[in-house]
Amino acid sequence: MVELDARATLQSLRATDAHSIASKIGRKFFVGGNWKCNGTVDEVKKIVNLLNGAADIPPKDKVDVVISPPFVFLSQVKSSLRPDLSVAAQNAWVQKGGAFTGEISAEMLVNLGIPWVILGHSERRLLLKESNEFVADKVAYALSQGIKVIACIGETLEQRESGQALKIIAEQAKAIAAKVSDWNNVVLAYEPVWAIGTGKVATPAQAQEVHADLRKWLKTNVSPKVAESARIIYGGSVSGANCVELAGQPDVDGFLVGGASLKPEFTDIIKAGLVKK
Ligand SMILES: O=C(CO)COP(=O)(O)O
Repeated sequence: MVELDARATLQSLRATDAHSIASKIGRKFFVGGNWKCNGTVDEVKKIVNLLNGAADIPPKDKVDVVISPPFVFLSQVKSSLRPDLSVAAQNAWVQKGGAFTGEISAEMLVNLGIPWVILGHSERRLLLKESNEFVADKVAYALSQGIKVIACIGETLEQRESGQALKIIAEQAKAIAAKVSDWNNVVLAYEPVWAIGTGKVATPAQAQEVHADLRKWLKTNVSPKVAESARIIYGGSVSGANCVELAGQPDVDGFLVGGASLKPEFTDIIKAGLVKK
């Protein structure tokens, strides 16, 4: 018991050190709410009202909050959401707009004043067969237009079980890194596919292990400076119940939240950023 207590104290001290290092080098906690293909005009009103009325959302200098509704609701959300919260699209076309039926271009997002876009989500990689190179080209194009990118990577259950998780994640990161020259406008989202929408959240230790490995990868393959400053956020069954423990991991700089971002508990997940000193 005493030993367990001592270990817990040591762990929390280590985490506190890591947190103060993280905040000194400016890795501000980041929480994205990915609504995916959900919502109606009335539901959007309800969620926006809930967020607008939440008095205890930490100030913008502590936590970045970015809400990502489907394209058709972007203007509604942008014009009704409180100004300290930001907005992201869930996708953008890979090049300048034109004869690409059904697509939305980065230029259109700029025109609407949408500052962020989610790219490379596993649902698009797997269901719509977006390759590492295609995702990387989208990242490069969005950045070239001045849009900030939440770039998603992550392994499937099969890949994890066959011991390939890190190899797959490194390949995805490598394709993106090859096209990114300025990492200030990129947030990397580690979203293990087996944890998305399944209720099977990665344990804090599993998330920390991959995030630390990714940071090491960035150090070797991009630069020590980018490794220190790039925000790596976790996504996959994040909820009000598990967010504080996950946020307590030194290399977890925030979350990309799916299902729970449509519920009142989303504000608790945002507040989890306060565990970072
Ligand atoms: O895919 C996700 C966010 O982009 C995670 O979804 P869930 O939080 O619903 O598992």
